[in-house]
Amino acid sequence: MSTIQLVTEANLPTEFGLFRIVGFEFPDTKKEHIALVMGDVAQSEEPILARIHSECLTGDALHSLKCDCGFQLAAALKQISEVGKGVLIYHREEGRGIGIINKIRAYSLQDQGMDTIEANLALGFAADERNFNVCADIFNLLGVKKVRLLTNNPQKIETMKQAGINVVERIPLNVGENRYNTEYLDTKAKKMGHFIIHNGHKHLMDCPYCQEEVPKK
Ligand SMILES: Nc1nc2c(ncn2[C@@H]2O[C@H](COP(=O)(O)OP(=O)(O)OP(=O)(O)O)[C@@H](O)[C@H]2O)c(=O)[nH]1
Repeated sequence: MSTIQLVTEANLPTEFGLFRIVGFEFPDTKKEHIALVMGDVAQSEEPILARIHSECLTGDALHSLKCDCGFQLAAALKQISEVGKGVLIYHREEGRGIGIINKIRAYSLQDQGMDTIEANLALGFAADERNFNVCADIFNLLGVKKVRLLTNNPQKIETMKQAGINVVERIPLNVGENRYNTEYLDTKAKKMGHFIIHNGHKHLMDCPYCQEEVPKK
């Protein structure tokens, strides 16, 4: 398999500030990934604030409350803009790598009582089908060698370290808990070893989106 290449970039003004959007592609499979970059991050002596964010169409764009993804995306971009420098890799691995249609199938099984892991397994997938190695290649293409990684997922840190990216710090990203995703976050903490501060049904104070009561089902 070929290695991913940086193919194009442009300015991207966002509600969080002005980013560069950088496009990456595998020459053979045409599989695409994106990074949002703020400031001069290449060959920096200082560690770069960074987030690897796997695609979640429902959370990132459709305002779903079933997960914490959209809240994490917004919080990460906000933190990068506050520092004025950083990288968000938008890792195009929808549904932990099973794709949007299979994620809907998994949601349907979750409607019937399965948790997020059981649903993946029932569909014949691993609990997590993602490969984070491509994110290390993207950091390398951007000249980023040392990061402060915004994540609760130990696997992302492990893969970066093994691929030679120096993760000098993990910055927790506990935002967006609500009554619809409490069980999902609980399952990730218990079954996938994620570092999640489990707050029961209490909304986290640092989440600008969770101050208001979510309507009952
Ligand atoms: N299969 C499946 N995927 C889900 C479900 N809910 C969310 N996802 C996907 O889970 C992934 C979450 O991505 P991230 O937020 O980057 O990763 P994470 O493993 O939670 O790690 P951190 O957020 O960094 O702590 C995305 O690809 C979502 O589309 C679900 O119930 N089933």
